[in-house]
Amino acid sequence: LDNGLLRTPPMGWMAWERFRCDVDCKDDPKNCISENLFRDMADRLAEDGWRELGYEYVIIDDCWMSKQRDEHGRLQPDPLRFPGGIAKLARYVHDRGLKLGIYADMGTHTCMGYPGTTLDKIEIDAQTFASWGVDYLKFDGCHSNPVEQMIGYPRMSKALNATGRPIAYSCSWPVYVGGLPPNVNYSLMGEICHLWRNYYDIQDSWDSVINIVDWFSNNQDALQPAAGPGRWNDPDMLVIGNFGLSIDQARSQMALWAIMAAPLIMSNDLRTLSNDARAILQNKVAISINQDPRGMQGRRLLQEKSHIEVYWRPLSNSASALVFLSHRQDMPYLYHTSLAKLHYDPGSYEAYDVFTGRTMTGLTHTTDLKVSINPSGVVMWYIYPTKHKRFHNTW
Ligand SMILES: OC[C@@H]1[C@H](O)[C@H](O)[C@@H](O)CN1C(=S)Nc1ccc(F)cc1
Repeated sequence: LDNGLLRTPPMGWMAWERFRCDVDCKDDPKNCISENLFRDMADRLAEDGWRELGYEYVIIDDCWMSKQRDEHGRLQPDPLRFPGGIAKLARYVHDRGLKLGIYADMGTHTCMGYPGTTLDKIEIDAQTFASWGVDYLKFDGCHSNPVEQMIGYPRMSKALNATGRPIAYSCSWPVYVGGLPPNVNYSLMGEICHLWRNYYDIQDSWDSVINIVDWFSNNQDALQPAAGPGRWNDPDMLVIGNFGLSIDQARSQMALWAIMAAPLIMSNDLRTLSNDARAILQNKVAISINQDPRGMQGRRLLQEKSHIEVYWRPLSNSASALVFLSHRQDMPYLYHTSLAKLHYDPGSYEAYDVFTGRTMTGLTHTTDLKVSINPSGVVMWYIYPTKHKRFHNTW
C-alpha cells in the first residue's frame, strides 16, 4: 500500500506465539494478555537497545477484547486486564518512541471467540483504533467466508485511510484462501495492504520454521514479485528466544527472514531473553540486509543433492546477501562452490560473514569457496564488489 508507511519491512514485538491467549491474570499475572505485559515489553524495547535497531512496533494480538462491544457498538478492551484502556497504553508506548499495534478479525468472532468485525462494523472499528492512537492493525480472517473477505479487506483499507491517521495494515486474507494465485491476487494485496500473512501460523519448532521456508521457496515465483517497498509477504513471527530452536536454527530463521524481506516481528519474552538469542536478533548486518532500501525479496538459488540450499538477495549499492543452509545433514558439511557457480559477474569481491564478523577480501568469481555449514544451520555473507568498498559500512 503506497501511503508512505512500511517502505521497509516492519520490525517489533507481537504477543501471540509466546503468550497466546493466556487470560488468567489471577494465577499468571506476569504472562497474561494485559496492559502490564505490553508496558513491560515497551520498557524492554526502549531500554535494551531494540528501538535504536529499528524494533518499533508493540503489537497486541487476539484476546485483548471484552466479550461485548460497548453501548455505542464499539470494541472495548477487557476492563480487568486493560483497566487504563487502549488510548492510555498507546500514550505509554508513544512516550517511549514506539508504536502500538492492535488485532481485529474480519468475521463474526476472532479466532479465539472474541467480538469480530462484521462488514457493518468496519468503519466504526477503524475510527475507534484511530481515536485510541493505534499505529498498526493486524486484521485476521477467522469466521468469515470468501465473499465477506473480498469485500471486507479492501473496505478496511479505505476505512483506515479515511481516519486520517497513518495506520500500517497487515492482512491475513491470503492465509484463508490458500495463499496462492488464482485464489490470491497479489497485485490487489499490494494495493490495499502493507503486509499480508501467506501461510499457516508459525509454531516454536524447527519443523515449523523449515516448513514455512520450504513453502515460500517452492512458491517463490508467485510470491517474490509481490514484495517491494510498502508491500511485504509475511511468513509470520520470529520465534527466536523461546524454547524450540537451537542457536544454529535461530540463526537460520534470522538469516532466511532477512533474505525474504520478511517482517522482523519477535514473539518472545524480552524480560528473560538469553544473550545468544539477543545477539542474533540484534545482529546489525542481518537487520540492515532485511531493511535494505531496494526492498527486493530474495530467492532460493539452488538445491544440492547434499541438501545444501543457497539463497540470494540483491541489495542496494551493487551488494548482495548469500545464505548457505544445511537442510537435512546430520553433521557439519563442507560445501565447495564459487561465486561464478552462483551466477556472479566476473570481478573481485569482499564478503562479510554475518554471524562470525570476519571479512574475506580478494575474492574473485572463480575463487574456490569452502563453506562449513552446521546441520539445520546457516552461513550468511554480505557481499560487495571490491571497487564499491567505499559504499559499505564497516561493521
Ligand atoms: O487467534 C489469533 C491467532 C493468531 O493471531 C495467528 O497469528 C492468526 O493466524 C490466527 N490465530 C489462530 S490461533 N488461528 C488459528 C489457527 C489454527 C486453528 F486451528 C484455528 C485458529
